[in-house]
Amino acid sequence: MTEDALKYEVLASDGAARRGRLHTAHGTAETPAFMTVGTAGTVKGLLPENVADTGAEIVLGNTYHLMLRPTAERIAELGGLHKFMNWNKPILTDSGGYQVMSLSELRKITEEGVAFRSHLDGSRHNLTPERAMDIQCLLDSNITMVLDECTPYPAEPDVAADSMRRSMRWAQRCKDAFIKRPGYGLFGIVQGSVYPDLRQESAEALQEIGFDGYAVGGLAVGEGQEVMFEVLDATMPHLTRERPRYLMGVGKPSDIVGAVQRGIDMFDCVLPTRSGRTGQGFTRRGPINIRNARHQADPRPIDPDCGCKTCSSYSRAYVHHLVKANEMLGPILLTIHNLHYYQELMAGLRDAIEKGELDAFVSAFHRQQAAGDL
Ligand SMILES: Nc1ccc2nc(N)nc(O)c2c1
Ligand SMILES: [Zn+2]
Repeated sequence: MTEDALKYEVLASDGAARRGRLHTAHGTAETPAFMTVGTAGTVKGLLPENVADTGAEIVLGNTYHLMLRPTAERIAELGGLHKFMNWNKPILTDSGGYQVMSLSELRKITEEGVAFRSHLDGSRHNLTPERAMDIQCLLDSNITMVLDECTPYPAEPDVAADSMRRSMRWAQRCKDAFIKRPGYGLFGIVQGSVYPDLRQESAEALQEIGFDGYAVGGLAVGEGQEVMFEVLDATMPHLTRERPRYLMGVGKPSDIVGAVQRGIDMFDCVLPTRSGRTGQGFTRRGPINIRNARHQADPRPIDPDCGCKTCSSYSRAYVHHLVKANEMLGPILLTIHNLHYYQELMAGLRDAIEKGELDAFVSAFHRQQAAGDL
């Protein structure tokens, strides 16, 4: 048995949910894990030590953004993305397919790959499966994602089938081009829109090729939580339990809880960081908008049950003041809190699975969220 390029072990399970550990060349990551989004080589507004302080272990970077600026070659010359951004724990990079379709102009998808113009300066670029592997290797990413097309939603079955089958051909080309190294892995991405037969076909095709992990793509594209869970219910039975499963772009806290119950091990989402910049704070009793006047004289922390730096030293009134005054520190304090909240949620889920008490944890989670802010 060849040594796993990326060792993953299941330490406990509770129903379909798993508590595991991922071993990479830059250290381990406990799962279920929430990966903090650091798209352009930074978790916006935070120093790496602040990010690590929240409990984060894996940071996510992005091929699309980094290939355009400062370029993968420049980052490689400077020692790779870990050194460049001073993050010495695991890094996962998305392959750019999703971002090209949502950010670039004049993009054209062919069998070869995606031709597009940069949203920064209009320069022309070609992203092929081979180039996507090359870029992520230059970045020295621990977990590389295949180049795929995130099928637009909604899509007719024949359109979804054509899109998925091209992504499966690209996945094979990625596997052929990927340079295997111990502690580094390549994940396939399941597509197939909302059609169970296409999701099964995609999951089976990827496992035929063989990957170190399997992502579920093509979701968190506006389909809503109910449809997302239906698609997961149709997809998860076809993914081997031996390897980690990663639900891309998800999600709000209740999305994550429901997906963990269905066997997802890894998540990433801009929600805690992006909403931190727009004044939204996540709490055990549901989200609050700190800009709301009701917080202006409130001496309590964002979440009285939270132990983060923000909640242990600053009041809602202070964060309200900073955000209303457009002070830099406002979004920084909220981002620290939100990421801490997400990591606490993941730690609670891991602990509950270990104890075989996931159902009780989930009921308490929903009860508290429904209680609403004090
Ligand atoms: N919702 C998302 C987010 C990121 C994605 N990245 C890739 N490569 N593919 C998808 O389908 C995604 C979906
Ligand atoms: Zn807090």
